[in-house]
Amino acid sequence: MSILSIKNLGKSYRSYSSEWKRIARWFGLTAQGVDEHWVLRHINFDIQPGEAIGVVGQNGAGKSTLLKMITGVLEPSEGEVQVNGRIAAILELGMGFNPDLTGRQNVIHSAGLMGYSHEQIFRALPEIEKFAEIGDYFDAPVRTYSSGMQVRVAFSVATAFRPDILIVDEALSVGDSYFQVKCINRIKKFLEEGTTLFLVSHDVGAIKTLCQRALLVDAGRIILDADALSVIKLHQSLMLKKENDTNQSSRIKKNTRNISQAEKLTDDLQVSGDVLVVKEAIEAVDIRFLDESNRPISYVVSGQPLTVEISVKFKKQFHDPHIGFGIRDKNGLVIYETNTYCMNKELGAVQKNDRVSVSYSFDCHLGAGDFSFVVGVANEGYGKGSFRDNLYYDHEFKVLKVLQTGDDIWAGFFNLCPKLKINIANS
Ligand SMILES: Nc1ncnc2c1ncn2[C@@H]1O[C@H](COP(=O)(O)OP(=O)(O)OP(=O)(O)O)[C@@H](O)[C@H]1O
Repeated sequence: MSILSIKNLGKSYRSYSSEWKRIARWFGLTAQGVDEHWVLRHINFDIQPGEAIGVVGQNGAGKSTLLKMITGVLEPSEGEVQVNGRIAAILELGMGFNPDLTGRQNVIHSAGLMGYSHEQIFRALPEIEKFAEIGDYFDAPVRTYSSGMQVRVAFSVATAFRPDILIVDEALSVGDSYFQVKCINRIKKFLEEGTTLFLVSHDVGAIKTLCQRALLVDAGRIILDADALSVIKLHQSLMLKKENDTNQSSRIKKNTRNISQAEKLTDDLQVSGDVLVVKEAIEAVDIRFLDESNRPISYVVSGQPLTVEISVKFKKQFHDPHIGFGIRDKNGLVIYETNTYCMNKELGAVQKNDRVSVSYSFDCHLGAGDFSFVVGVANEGYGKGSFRDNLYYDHEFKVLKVLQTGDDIWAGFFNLCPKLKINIANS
């Protein structure tokens, strides 16, 4: 049996052209000038016990609305939510906390609302206080807390007892990385013990780490319900597409820059599987891994020299193209990323049919394992690594195997090759 079942769920808000129309509605009178706006509609999915589901989507897509309806904070306008278990939820920051009460008082109140007895709460209080690690602030009014402190207390109380379903909305992205790791470890432990997780986050790394399945919400609909990696790839591609569209429309509006017709991008951006490509801009992209004698290789021994060579054939003229690459581990976490713009290098203008190749050479100090290489091509960099036009992006262009010999034993993602000094004094 599903632990959570969502059937044809929807939420709409009404806006009224005048206050009179709103009041007329209270008395059940129908009136003209009422605008019904659906922010979420036709949502259907089932979650099995023990599943970990991520929810991604752009700002305003409807993710928080969905969670609020599942947790009963919002009344659905249509459809139904069936929950077969005890829910613990960490929704918007500070939601449910009384700012004039202390952390301790809020914890007692929140745990009471979650259905725990006085005895259970008082037994758990020392552990909740210890996990939050906010010192004397635990007995100060919540209005004096930083946002990070509020999350610490909210997470500690919500997870003081293992729930059947844990719902987390963005809470992990607030606060310091030390506490984030603590939270992720607690969630992992719950997952091992059978808790079902529903996690909304803009931090795709957290979703990749914790979830097998994910939902992509776009403009109030679920447009993809699949394995977490596929959903994240489509989400990232759509974000790049949105960035392109925004940049183009702001150019058209301002019309202050004289972008030549050759560079003007039409609505020809294609997203398929792992790859996002502007068809009219890029003919072909290739990547090769080379050793120090420029021989192609498919694996490298950790610490040995590696050259990553990327070649791009352009289909039309661009005045400021850039080429970059990224390395991800098997969970999709970004290990490293750079591009010619971020390295303050210019390729110069390219013409139709130009084939450009760039090489990044370095000693590859990655730990043993398979690493996938991301390739990106863009035009006109600005700010701290943004681009006006994203022309090409492949999330998983090629995989490189890194082997570790037994000469030097270390653990982790990356060998920092520390210099070791030993002093022994005997006085
Ligand atoms: N009380 C409300 N009245 C009218 N519209 C609302 C109300 N609350 C939310 N909305 C609208 O519903 C849509 C979905 O909002 P929601 O907060 O669920 O998005 P989200 O995906 O969680 O966004 P974000 O990632 O920015 O938190 C938005 O367009 C928002 O403006």
